[in-house]
Parts: sequence; C-alpha cells; structure tokens
Amino acid sequence: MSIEASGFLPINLLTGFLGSGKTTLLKRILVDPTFADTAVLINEFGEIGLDHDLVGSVDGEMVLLRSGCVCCTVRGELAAALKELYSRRERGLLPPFRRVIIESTGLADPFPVLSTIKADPVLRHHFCAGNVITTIDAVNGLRQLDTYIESNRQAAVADRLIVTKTDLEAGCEGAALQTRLRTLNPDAPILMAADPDLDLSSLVAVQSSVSPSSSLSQSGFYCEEPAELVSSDGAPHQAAISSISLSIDRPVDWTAFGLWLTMLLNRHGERILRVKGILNLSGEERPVAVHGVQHLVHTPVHMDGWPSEDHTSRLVFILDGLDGALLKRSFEAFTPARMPQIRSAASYPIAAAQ
Ligand SMILES: Nc1nc2c(ncn2[C@@H]2O[C@H](COP(=O)(O)OP(=O)(O)OP(=O)(O)O)[C@@H](O)[C@H]2O)c(=O)[nH]1
Repeated sequence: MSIEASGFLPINLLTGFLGSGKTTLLKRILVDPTFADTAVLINEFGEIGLDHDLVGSVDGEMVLLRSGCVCCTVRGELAAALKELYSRRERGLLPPFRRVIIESTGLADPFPVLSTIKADPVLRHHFCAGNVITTIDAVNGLRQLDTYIESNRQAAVADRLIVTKTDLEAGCEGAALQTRLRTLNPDAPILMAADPDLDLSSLVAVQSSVSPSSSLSQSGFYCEEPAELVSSDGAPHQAAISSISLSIDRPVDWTAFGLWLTMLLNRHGERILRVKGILNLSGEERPVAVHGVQHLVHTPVHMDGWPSEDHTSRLVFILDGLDGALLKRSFEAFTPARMPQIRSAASYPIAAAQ
C-alpha cells in the first residue's frame, strides 16, 4: 500500500552539522511547487531562533522549536508540536499538508529525535517515517567528522547524504570525504547539492510501499545505533559547546563589521563552529544575512525584506571552548567611532537575495 493510501503522513528529518547547508536545502525544497503541501518544524541551538526568518516566507506551516536542541532538551516539545500540527490539520485550521520536514539543529543526534517519534503512541498512529537527509559540508566536513560524534551519527543514520559547497574553491575534499562517508554509511546515495540535476523528490520521497501496521516501526529511521558511535558518557553534547546571542539596536557599519568578523574567524575559527545573523546595516533598507562556519565566511546576502517589525540586528555564535563573554566584549569594542581607520578599508561585496 502506498503511503498516500495508508493515510500516514511521512516525517522527513533534515540533519547535518552546523552550517552544512540544511536551511539552504530546505529553502530549495520549499520553493518547489511539488512540496507546497509540506509542514516544517525547525529546531535551533541558541537562544535567538533565526532559521525561520532565513527560510523566509514559504507556503505551508512552519513551527520553530527554539527552547533548546531537539535531541536532548525539547523532545517533548517536538512530540507536542507534531500532535498540534496534526490536530489543526484535522480540524481544517491548516491546509491538509501531506508530509512533514523537521530541520534539526546542527548538533542534534538524530537517534533520540527518531526514537521520540517512534515511542509516542499517538504519533505512531498518524505519522510514518520518511527519509533522514543529511547535509555534509565539503569545506569543513572531514574536520567535523574527525572531531564531533554528532557529525558521525548524522552521516551514519542518513538515507540520503548531500554534499554541499563543492562549488566553492575550498570545497574540494571530494574523494577523501566520500570514502569517509562510505565507511560510515555504505548504503545511502551520496548526492551533490551543486548538481543542477539533483532530483529533490528523491530526497523527500519515502519507501514505495508501507503497511499500515508498520507505520513508524519499519524504515531507515530506526536502524540500530552503530556501537562505535555511541558516546561513552551519554552526554547530549560536548560540554565545551555553548552559544551566545548578540543584539544590536543601532545600524551597523558594514565595513567595520566585515573586518571584525573576518579577523575573528581567522583567529578563532577552529573554535567558532557557526555564526549566523541578520544585520541592519547603515544606509541599507533591506536586512543582510551573514553566515560563517569555522574559518569560512560566506558571501553575505541581501534578504528580500525584514521578516517582522523588529529591525534589530541579531547574531548567534556556536562556540567550542571559546569564552562567549570575551567574544561579546570584542564585539562591543567594535564601533565605527572607535575604529575610524576601518572606514577606508576595502569593502566586502554583498550578494542579492537568491
Ligand atoms: N557556495 C555554497 N554555499 C552554501 C551551500 N550550501 C549552503 N551554503 C551557505 O552556507 C551557509 C550556511 O548555510 P545554512 O543553510 O544556513 O546552513 P545550516 O546547516 O542550516 O546551518 P545551521 O542551522 O546553523 O546548522 C550559508 O551562507 C549558505 O548560503 C552550497 O552548496 N554552496
């Protein structure tokens, strides 16, 4: 029986390490009319949730789980959000979406997320397993796999592995990365995000047949946890990982900011796993999205407009062993008034929204 006929709604989990391109891939999926009837749950690490703003306005229902990482602190919230989505759909308060995509945090261990869904009797009754789609950054992926157990788990559990950033000059770890991924996960197709022929429906597609009784119990979602990937202490995340959020309520000077960020990532990129933000720049109507992953600063992008009335600049940093208070002080020390010489520095290009 097909999933459509079974009545179960497939849940796809979009995972991948910090900054590896989950939200970018999600946006690409959601603008495709084929996926208009998709409900989306976004989970973020860090007290200011930004991804729903960065995804922008899309059809479908979007829920932000912002109080912590879904694999360790908001499992109950995830189950409640899925039940609420289903209930609103049943009552006609939402369009009859036909699939769910959960975007996890970049630090999420997929196993607890998946077992949360499996263990809940109500969820088992309405939902079935879709695919686990894991993004891997071609620039930072090998180092992340070497260093972080979460990255290994995300790759090991995937039904689809999507290598991102192969279009960047630095993103040429091809053969070594593929070999590592094959060792961790011999079965999942390895696809390239930059491939113009990438078939998005093969990512969120589900198994061609499912019996009603199998629902959430028979699929790649629930593969056995590989023993060598089980962390010894069972700690949800490495203790040194922390997040810090910064808000700035005055317009930001782009040149000074760009220089500060570049210098910061050059100096401390090993310990800055991720930075992302929305900036209100002096002299700019539209906000600009900034992204950095370790030493890599991505080209900033003009967004279409402010997602809400709030025009405050917001930045989130995920740090590994770096003191957030120091970072905050460094940021506060940066002002155009205190750094007049920076005004004449080379300007950093900003791309238009894609
Ligand atoms: N050149 C290039 N840039 C990419 C690609 N995929 C993602 N990016 C960029 O990488 C940065 C991070 O991408 P996101 O999609 O926000 O990554 P994420 O995995 O959702 O990040 P977190 O939610 O913080 O873990 C952004 O600047 C993207 O534009 C890619 O395939 N090529």
